[in-house]
Amino acid sequence: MIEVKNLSKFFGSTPAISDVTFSVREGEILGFLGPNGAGKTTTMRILSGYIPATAGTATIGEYEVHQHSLAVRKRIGYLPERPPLYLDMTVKGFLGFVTELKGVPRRDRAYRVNTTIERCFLEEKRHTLIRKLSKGYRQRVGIAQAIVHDPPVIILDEPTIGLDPRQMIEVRNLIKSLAGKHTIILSTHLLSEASVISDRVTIISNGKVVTSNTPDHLMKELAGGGGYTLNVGGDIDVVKSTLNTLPEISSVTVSPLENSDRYQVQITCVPDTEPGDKIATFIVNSGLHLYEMQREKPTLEDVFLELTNQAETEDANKQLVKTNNE
Ligand SMILES: Nc1ncnc2c1ncn2[C@@H]1O[C@H](COP(=O)(O)OP(=O)(O)OP(=O)(O)O)[C@@H](O)[C@H]1O
Repeated sequence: MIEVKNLSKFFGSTPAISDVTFSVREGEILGFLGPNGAGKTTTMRILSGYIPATAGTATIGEYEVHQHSLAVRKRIGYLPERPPLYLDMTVKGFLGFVTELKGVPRRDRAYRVNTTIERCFLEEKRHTLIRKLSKGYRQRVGIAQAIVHDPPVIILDEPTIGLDPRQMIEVRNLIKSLAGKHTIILSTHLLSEASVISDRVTIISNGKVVTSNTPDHLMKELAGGGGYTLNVGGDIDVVKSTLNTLPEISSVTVSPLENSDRYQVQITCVPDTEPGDKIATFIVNSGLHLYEMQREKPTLEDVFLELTNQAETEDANKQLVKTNNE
C-alpha cells in the first residue's frame, strides 16, 4: 500500500533523512520509531505531500506522492505534531468544515461527520467549543479531522505526545480500532507505544532506517533468546558440562553464592527456544536441588538502545575517518 524507496531530504547541506526505505501493507499499523531528531517528522511530511524529497520516491497506492500530491492528499489523513484546530468552532462545526475542505460531496458530509464523531468517542463533546476541550479530547478531534473523509491511509505524527497516561491509552485504543479498514503509519519516540500498537516497527536513527520487523521478531532476532537464572544446590560440576550440550543452550556460567553452599547458574538460550521445562527436569533428575528459576527475556528497550547506539557509533566513526582523510 505504501512504498518508500531510498528517500533522502537535505535542509541546506545537512541531511535530515538519508536513503530511507520501508513499506506498509494494506490494513497494517506501522510504528515509525526513533529518538528526537531522528527524521520522523521529515518523513511524515514528505509522505503527506507537504514537502518534497531531495531524492528517492514514495508511493501511496498507485500514486507517487510528489508527482500526484493532490490525489495523494485526498487518500491520506494526516495528523501533524501540532493538530490544526480552529479553537472557536464546535467539534461538529469543525469536522463539517474539514469535510468541505477535503472535497466530500455535500450529501455525504453529515453522515461522515456523525460516523467520525462516533468512532472517535466524541459524542458528548459534539457541541463543545474546541478551546474548552482537554488535551486528550483535542487529540481525538485531531485524529477525527484526519479520518473524516474516510481516507485509506492515515499518517499520525506523535499522536500521544503531551497526553497523560489515561488519555494515552484511550488514544492508542482509538488508533488500534482504525486498523484493518485503514493503513496507518504512526511516528513515536516511545518504544512501548510502538510495540503495543504496531504490527511492524521501523526504527530510524540519525536519518537512517536501522531495522524493520514485527516487535516479536525484533526481540527474538536481535536480542537473542534471553536465558534463565537458577539458584541450585548440590554437586554442580556434574551438571555444568552436560547442560552445555543441550541444543537449546548457548552458554552456562556458574558462580558460588556468598555465605551459602548454593550456586547461581546463568543460562543463555538459542533464539526462539523455551527450554525451561527441560532444564528444570534435567537439574532435578541429576539429584540437585532447584530453589529458584527465573526466565530473563530481552526487552524491546534493550534492542532499541542497542540499535540506535550502534547507528550513532557507526556514524561517528565514519565522520572521524572522513575528518582524518581531509
Ligand atoms: N525545516 C528544517 N530546516 C532545517 N533542519 C531541519 C528542518 N526540519 C528538520 N530539520 C532537521 O532534520 C533532522 C530531523 O528532524 P525531524 O523533525 O524530522 O526529526 P524527528 O524524528 O521528528 O524529531 P522529534 O521527535 O524531535 O520531532 C533534525 O536534525 C532537524 O534539526
